Formats: sequence, structure tokens, C-alpha cells
Amino acid sequence: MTRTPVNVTVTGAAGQIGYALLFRIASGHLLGADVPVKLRLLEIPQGMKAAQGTAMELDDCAFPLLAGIDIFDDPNKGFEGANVALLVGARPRTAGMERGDLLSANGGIFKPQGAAINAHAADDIKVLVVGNPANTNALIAQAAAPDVPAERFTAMTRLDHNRAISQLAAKTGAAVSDIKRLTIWGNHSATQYPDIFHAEIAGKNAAELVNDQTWLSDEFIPTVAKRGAAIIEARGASSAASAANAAIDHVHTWVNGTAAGDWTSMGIPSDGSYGVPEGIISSFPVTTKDGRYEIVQGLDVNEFSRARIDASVAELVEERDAVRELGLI
Ligand SMILES: NC(=O)c1ccc[n+]([C@@H]2O[C@H](COP(=O)([O-])OP(=O)(O)OC[C@H]3O[C@@H](n4cnc5c(N)ncnc54)[C@H](O)[C@@H]3O)[C@@H](O)[C@H]2O)c1
Ligand SMILES: O=C(O)C[C@H](O)C(=O)O
Repeated sequence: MTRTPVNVTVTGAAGQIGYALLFRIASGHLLGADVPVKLRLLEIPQGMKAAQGTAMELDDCAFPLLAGIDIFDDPNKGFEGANVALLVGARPRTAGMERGDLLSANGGIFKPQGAAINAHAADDIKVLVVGNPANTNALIAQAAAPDVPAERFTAMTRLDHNRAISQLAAKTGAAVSDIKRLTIWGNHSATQYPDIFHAEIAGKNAAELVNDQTWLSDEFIPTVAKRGAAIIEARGASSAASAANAAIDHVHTWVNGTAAGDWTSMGIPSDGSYGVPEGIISSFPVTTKDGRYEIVQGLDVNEFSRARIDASVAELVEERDAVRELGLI
């Protein structure tokens, strides 16, 4: 092991996504099979004991790439020297909680975490926000980190992207590996828009192959957009292993690049492309190379897509305005 270990901070380390995520990071799936990692686990005081238990299990795996584990309940320490930060820990919505209450409670988490990233993370820090509402939590953290380039703050829509690929494969009988250029636009919420109009299946246009507008409108889009709720209903708990897998995919693709001829979906600060107001963290089709991403430009957006992108973006604008009013950004 000759490379300097990469510091990876994971918040919410004792939670269910954390438990599904940490072992895969330590075994090399996040950054590559030749990249040693040091894990920095961040929890709240009540989560420290369980995080220590998870750390004991990580030790017991004797992962060759795992160069150390430290556990903190102070964000200033947890993000010290972080090269990659996975912000998973968040305040879940509980009975009787309004959306504003949820945004406010999460502001109390993501604002100090953003400030700690600003003050203590490594210069090359890359941030993925998983904790919901992921896009707006990412915006809060980013606003609290004025010295970090804004584009380093991203939100996870890769789970939605993977869900959409899987649904499309099931409908068409194609292999998931044959499906390329699918896009999730907008918010990681029920308003998101999974777009197959530019997707390809074994080189052929997916929308033309499917040729079923009713399936697209009444089955595919709602199934993908409401999959999180369906998992909660079936499992009695929100998706964990698939969310952890998507977090691994998001960072791995960001760091190691998209395949030629393909793209992925990431929640990123808008530069105004496709009429999405600048600054809000919205999902776009992106290619990645050498640790940087670029929005895929020049796609035709038909009327059907335009209405759905606009609806999801309107929700993001509302969330931005709400956190602005709360003084969180
Ligand atoms: N973007 C996505 O696609 C996606 C998918 C699934 C779940 N999620 C979200 O991910 C989040 C985590 O889910 P989970 O199932 O692991 O939840 P969980 O409740 O099992 O775990 C959350 C953990 O975060 C910790 N935590 C809370 N506040 C913290 C703070 N300030 N600092 C550090 N740790 C803190 C808690 O102690 C807990 O251990 C939720 O918000 C969930 O809605 C997002
Ligand atoms: O935690 C949730 O509300 C659902 C989650 O975001 C998911 O998409 O599975």
C-alpha cells in the first residue's frame, strides 16, 4: 500500500445506511481497489456507542485498504482533512411535522456541518448529501461553506437513476448494462422526472422502443418517483442497502468518470442550464472525468419533459425560498 490514504467522512455512521455503506467503502468500492481509505465517522452523542460497534466490526473484516477509523461527535473534528464527505445523517420527518419544521431541523445539522467543512476539510473536498431533503440540505451546507467551490456540493439522485434503469430494463427485457443516457431531473422527491427520451437501449432510442405513452406517464414515472415510499411501506423502514449502493455509485462515478457514450444523474448547483435557476441544487444529466463533472448540453426538451422538469424545479425553488426565510442560506 503505497498511496496516501484518502480521508472519507461519513455522517450518520450508526444509522441503517451507514451500516450498509461503511463496509463497501472500506473494501474499496467507493474509490477503487487500489485506494486506501481512512474512515472518519461522525455521529451525535447518542449514536457514538453504536458507531463504535460498527467500527469493531470493520476492524474484524481486516480490510487491506482500511488505514484507520476514528469516531467523533464534533463536526469540526469529523471533517478535519476530509477528502470525501458523505452526509447521510439527517433528521427524519416524524408524525405531525410540517415541511418547514423538517427544513428547519435539518438546517440545524447541515449549516454547522457546512461551516465545519469550510474550516477543516481538505482543499479537494467532494461532498455528497444523502440525508433528506437531500437537494436543499446540500444547498444549506454549501451556503455555509463560502470558501469551498460551490460545485463540490452535490445531492444524491443516483438511487432514482438506478431505479429508473431497473424499471426500464424490466419493461423492455433488456439487460441493465444495455441502458445508457437515462436522466433524472429536478428534486429527489415525488416530483422528480425520470426522462427516457434521450435514453438508449443497446443503441436504440428507449422512448421509441417502448412506444407506450400510458406506461410512461401512469406507470414508469410514478413508480420511480414514489419508489422510496413503496420501500418504506414494504420494509417498514426506508431504503438502506440500495441507498448506500447509490452513494457508492455517485462518488465512484464522480471520481473515476462516466463511460464513453454514457452519462449519469447528479444533484448539482445549477449554472442556469435548461432554464433551471442558477444556484439551486437540481438533478441533471452529467458526464464526469478526472474528478469533475459537466452538464450534458444541447438535449432537446420536449413539451412533456419541460412541464415535468419545471414542476420539480418549482418545488426546489420553494424549498430554497423557505430556507432563505429561515435564515439558513
Ligand atoms: N437521497 C436518497 O436517495 C436517499 C435514499 C434513502 C434515504 N435517504 C435519507 O438518508 C438519511 C439517513 O437514512 P438512514 O436510513 O440511515 O437513517 P437512520 O435514522 O437509520 O440513521 C441516521 C443516523 O444519523 C445520525 N445523525 C442524526 N443527526 C446527526 C448529526 N447531526 N450528525 C451526525 N449524525 C447524525 C443518527 O444518530 C442516526 O444514527 C435519511 O434522511 C433518509 O431519508 C436518502
Ligand atoms: O427516506 C425516504 O423518504 C425515501 C428515500 O429518500 C428513498 O428514495 O428511498
